Amino acid sequence: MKPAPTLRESMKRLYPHVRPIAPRLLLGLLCALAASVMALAIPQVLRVLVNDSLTPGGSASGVWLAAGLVLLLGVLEAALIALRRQFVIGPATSVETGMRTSFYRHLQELPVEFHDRWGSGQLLSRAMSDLNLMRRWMAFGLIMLVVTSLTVGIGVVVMFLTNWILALIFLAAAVPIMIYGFRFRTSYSRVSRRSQDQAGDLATAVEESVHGIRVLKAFGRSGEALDAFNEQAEQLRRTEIVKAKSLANFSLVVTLLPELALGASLVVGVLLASSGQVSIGALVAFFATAAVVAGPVEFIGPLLAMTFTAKTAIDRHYEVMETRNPITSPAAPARPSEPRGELAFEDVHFRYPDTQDAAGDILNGVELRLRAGETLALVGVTGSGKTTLVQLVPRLYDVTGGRITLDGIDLRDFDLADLRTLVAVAFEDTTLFSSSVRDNVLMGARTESDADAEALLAEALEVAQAQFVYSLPLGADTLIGEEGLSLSGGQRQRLALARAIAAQPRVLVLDDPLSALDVRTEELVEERLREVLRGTTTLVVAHRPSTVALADRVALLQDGRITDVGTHIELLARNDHYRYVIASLTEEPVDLDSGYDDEEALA
Ligand SMILES: Nc1ncnc2c1ncn2[C@@H]1O[C@H](COP(=O)(O)OP(=O)(O)OP(=O)(O)O)[C@@H](O)[C@H]1O
Repeated sequence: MKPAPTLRESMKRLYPHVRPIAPRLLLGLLCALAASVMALAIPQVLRVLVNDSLTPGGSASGVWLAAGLVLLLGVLEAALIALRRQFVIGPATSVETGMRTSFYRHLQELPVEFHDRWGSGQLLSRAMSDLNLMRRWMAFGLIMLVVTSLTVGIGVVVMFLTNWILALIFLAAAVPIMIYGFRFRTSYSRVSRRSQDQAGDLATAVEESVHGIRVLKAFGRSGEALDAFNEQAEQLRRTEIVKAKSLANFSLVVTLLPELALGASLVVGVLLASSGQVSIGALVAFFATAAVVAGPVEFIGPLLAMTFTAKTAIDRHYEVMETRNPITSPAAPARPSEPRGELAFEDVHFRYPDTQDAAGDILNGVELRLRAGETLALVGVTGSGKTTLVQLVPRLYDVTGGRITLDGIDLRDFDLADLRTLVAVAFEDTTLFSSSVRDNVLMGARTESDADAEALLAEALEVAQAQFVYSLPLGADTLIGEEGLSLSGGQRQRLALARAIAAQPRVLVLDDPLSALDVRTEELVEERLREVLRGTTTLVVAHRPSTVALADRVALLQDGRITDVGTHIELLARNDHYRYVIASLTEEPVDLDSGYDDEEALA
């Protein structure tokens, strides 16, 4: 495993984002520094006031002057603090937005295999709360850490100039604080990472239960889901307490030690003043400066905590951003002038990254050729790898051996965007986006004018037998998806099918897109599909004999290979396994793990 980056390494990653706003951050820093100087100047005014005006015979006008000066310095300090906010808040928010957008873009680019591995809540918390933490640190934590350190530094120098003995006593407190600070850094960073990871897992749990709310309710498992959630929430609470205790202990040390040192300096200071080694004015200035310095010193604990939390947030952000996408376009992509749609699988091997070695390849030497314009049904028992095979065509995953070609060109030699224009997919598990029916259906369509788009929409809806759209409250403008109107499974499937048709691809991949339709509707869809699919190469995963009927030929997937290809009638006549699969399709789906005991009986 890669060692965790150091604080410097983590912060350096922000540089490209911070560079454009660096001038404004610098101005913000200067304002904050000037505000601190104002605060530190007030004790010096007090020194002059005590030494010159508050002594017997001192001038009264000096008191007024000093009071005016203190007021002016106070007003200036407040104005500079407001100015600092003005300078940094806007740019820091832009950095946050920019980083969030690139994060989203990167998520879109990352392969399906990445999304298989990562919980959605983890990605959500990285996109939202981690970047929020980072922005707050940049706009406030970073600047205040620099200002606080400088204020303490300048304050200590002023204290040394005022009286070095008293300053030395005060400074003695810094040694244990620094030692404790190192321990705090390690322990706080660790617990902060744990807390942010656990918050991500908790978000995944919320997301999962919201998505699965129907199943949870139907099976009466809401109580169990709540218990599991409670357990995770409790873990996070415990981590947060450890985090808060760690910060509280550090803050105690940082607050208490300077106070103790100040007490000791007070005793020594009074002794020095009584022996005339230090003036009363200098003593007052020393303690007023110490009071100004003590504030930032106490503030260092929360600021360091904020810095370590921001570091964790940045690390978590870059863990995703630095994940490379192996499925990319080549430098010089191939562009067939007139794509015909001839699809060929040549000795295709595939295994998922988490497939056990002992399990062997899921696809183990697939050989299959689809002629241009042909419709081929893929049939096999449950778990035989049909979905896996069709997902290779739009390169949702890449083959691990062999190759797939379109018109003789390896899919990996196409520009990805071009390939995904040539290939359209409709899955059984349909996803609709929070948008209008029109936007959902025309997602992959390329039309010149609004009239073309309308005509295409009407045709796609008609072929997919999705005329129900016209009776929705706003017709094709009705908002659907998560934030819109809920549709039935069959309605969703018909829209997904219409979406694939409207894309007018050369190769259409249908992963059992008709499973939720009633037999009559399926017949109608098939009839129309047969007409519009003429000329489109179609690979359709069939779970029902009626879907098989749509195809010119059928391919049988068995043990990771295509073991037979022919028409439905031919395969029925000559292939035992095909008869077994077709028989099982008519009945309940057969699980691969259930074995083939019934196969002989059917043969
Ligand atoms: N994302 C994944 N990661 C790891 N293994 C997977 C993944 N998706 C599927 N598998 C495994 O790959 C094998 C083939 O699955 P696939 O979904 O391709 O089968 P199928 O023939 O389409 O099944 P069904 O008819 O039930 O839809 C199964 O053993 C499954 O457990």
